[in-house]
Amino acid sequence: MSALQRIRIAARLRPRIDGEVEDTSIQVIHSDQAASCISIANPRDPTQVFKFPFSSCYDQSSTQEEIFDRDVQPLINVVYSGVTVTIFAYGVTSSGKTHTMQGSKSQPGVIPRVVTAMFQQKSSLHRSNVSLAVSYMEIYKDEVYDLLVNRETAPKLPVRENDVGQVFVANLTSIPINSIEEFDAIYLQASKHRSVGSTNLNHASSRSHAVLTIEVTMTDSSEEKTLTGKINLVDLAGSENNKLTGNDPTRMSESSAINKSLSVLGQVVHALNQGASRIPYRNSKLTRILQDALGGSSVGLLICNLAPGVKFRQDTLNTLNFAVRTKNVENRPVINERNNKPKPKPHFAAIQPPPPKLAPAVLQPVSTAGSSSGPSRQSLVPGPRQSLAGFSRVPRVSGFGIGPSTSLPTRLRSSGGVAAVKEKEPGGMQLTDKDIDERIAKAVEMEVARRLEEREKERVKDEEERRAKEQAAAEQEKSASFDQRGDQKLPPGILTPLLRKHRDLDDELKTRLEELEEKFERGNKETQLADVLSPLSKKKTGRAYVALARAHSEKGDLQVALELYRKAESYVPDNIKLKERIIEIEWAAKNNKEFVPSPKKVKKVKTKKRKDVKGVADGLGHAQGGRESDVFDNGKGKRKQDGPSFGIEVTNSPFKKIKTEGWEDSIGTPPGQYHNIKAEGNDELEWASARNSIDMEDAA
Ligand SMILES: Nc1ncnc2c1ncn2[C@@H]1O[C@H](COP(=O)(O)OP(=O)(O)OP(=O)(O)O)[C@@H](O)[C@H]1O
Repeated sequence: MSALQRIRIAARLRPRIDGEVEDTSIQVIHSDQAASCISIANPRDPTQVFKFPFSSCYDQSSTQEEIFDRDVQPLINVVYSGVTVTIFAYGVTSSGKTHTMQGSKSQPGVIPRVVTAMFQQKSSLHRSNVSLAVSYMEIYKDEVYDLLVNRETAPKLPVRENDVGQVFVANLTSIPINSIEEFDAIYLQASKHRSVGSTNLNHASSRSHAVLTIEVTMTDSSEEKTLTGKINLVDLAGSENNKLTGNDPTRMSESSAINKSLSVLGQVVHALNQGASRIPYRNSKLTRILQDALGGSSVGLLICNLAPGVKFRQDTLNTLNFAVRTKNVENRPVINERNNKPKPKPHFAAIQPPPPKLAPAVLQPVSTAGSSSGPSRQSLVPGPRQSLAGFSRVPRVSGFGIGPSTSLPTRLRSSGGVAAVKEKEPGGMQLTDKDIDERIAKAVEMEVARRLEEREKERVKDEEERRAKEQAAAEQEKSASFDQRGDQKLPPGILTPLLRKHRDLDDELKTRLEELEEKFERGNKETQLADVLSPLSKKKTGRAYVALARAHSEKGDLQVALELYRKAESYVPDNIKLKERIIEIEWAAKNNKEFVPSPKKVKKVKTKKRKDVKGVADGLGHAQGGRESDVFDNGKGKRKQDGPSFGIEVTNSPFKKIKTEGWEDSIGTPPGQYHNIKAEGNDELEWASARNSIDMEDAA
């Protein structure tokens, strides 16, 4: 088992800065006998003093160098052993976090010193291939931004988890660095991208949490293995008391995001201390990104920055309380080692059986046990086969910063051949041949059972698919037969109840409907007949009907005449004269009036001389009582009619303007409306139509 390591705490009290009043409410006490501590008077009872002992306490006179040498430098070796180290500066706004982490040119902080140390370490190594790379991001208002790209166009970066549960920031830039100068240039530029604002407490207050990662990749001379170490340097934004900062609305919203994420950080630490089953890492991007450092697999150092004076006393107490809780968080650091050789394909017999479905608790992440008092978690991490500086050497994807590597964390290596079976033995015990034989036999048994189960599943699936298909086909058939039924006639009598219901239906309406139906049927039949005839036959048939109709009309049998005229119309539908005749008879029949047919027109007379046709005009006997037609040749080979044509009685007949009265006429004019019949006129079109009519009459 890899060793559990608690997060190391260092507290640093910054000196007074301009305008701050000198007081001794917060002090650093060094003692040869006991651990150094921070002493602070109880805000409610000044006679009472709280003492917070930490492994490292730095007073106001402490230097950047001291802090680095004592607490940071030793971690460089850890990084080079392939472990992830996280150092984060925590404290109220203006307590000196950025000063500690970044520092200034004259007082370089942790970051530049770490980079220098990393390059120094690199040059002292005799490995064939060691490379360093840097990535830098900020979490601003709970969104992650890449500080190594143009800030204006920097997209929000997603925080993801790879398939082995490692959290990483997707698409984060990682730039290889070959010298301190290269780093300085990159860092200087990137720092300008960081969100900084002025508040009453700090003219250059960080408005975001910044995470700088230096990654070292080491490949040995045989190139069989690669070690990856990382150091994450986190400059947290400070918790803010808006009364003190005098924040404007923009600062307030930043402040609220900062305070919220720090509050989640506190909750995570608290949950870890309590050994809670659910740690609220996901409640903020900050804790999600710091997941590996808090109860994860990295080595942690928390630098608590404290601001002096009564003004900050409550904030200092809060910071110290957080530090005390964090002190109890235990990590289980692992060495991130990747085997570059492709693994031999394991024999199926050596494959570990799948984990039982009802035992998810066994698959808890790598042990991230809480305090010694809290319940520690069960881990599947194998015993250390090789140990370096107290860390287990296991392939591991390191956490945030640069994207996930391809190595698998041990906790998910559920298969891996016989060698893997051996590896799984707690304490690294070797198995005897008998053990191996037994395991192989068991594995074979399980494999056979698994395959049988798989086949059975497939069979059931096929059966289900077949049934589904059959059902679909049956349903289709059913719906088709239903559709067919829809085409069939309604069974007799089905409408009877409906008709009974509407007994009060207007009789007149019923009669009218019947008439219309009849008309439609008749028209339909004639139209069908007419359709198959040649134009000449149509005309002849039409003439024949007209002749018959005329004969009936003369006898006063108007209904029959009307029928015959309508039949004639089916054969010569464009004949306007015929239409007029039908309307004329319809009107007479409807109004019980005597029908006075127009006189039979005389045959074409070729003489230019006007001819009186009276008495001879109507060869069919229609002249009696009718008006004579005046027909003459206009001298251009065309006949002109004079006055009302074709015997239509203009003065007494309704044809000039007929108002339909309570009935619909045969050309569809609705009741109560007028339709005009152009009884007068002498244009060629009318003439041609009239000619047609005359021809038919003549033929008859
Ligand atoms: N140890 C120190 N020695 C000298 N000056 C310091 C020290 N610590 C902090 N300061 C000064 O105090 C001021 C505030 O420090 P700094 O900006 O580092 O605070 P901070 O905690 O990062 O604040 P914020 O959270 O608002 O970003 C700065 O002017 C800084 O130079």
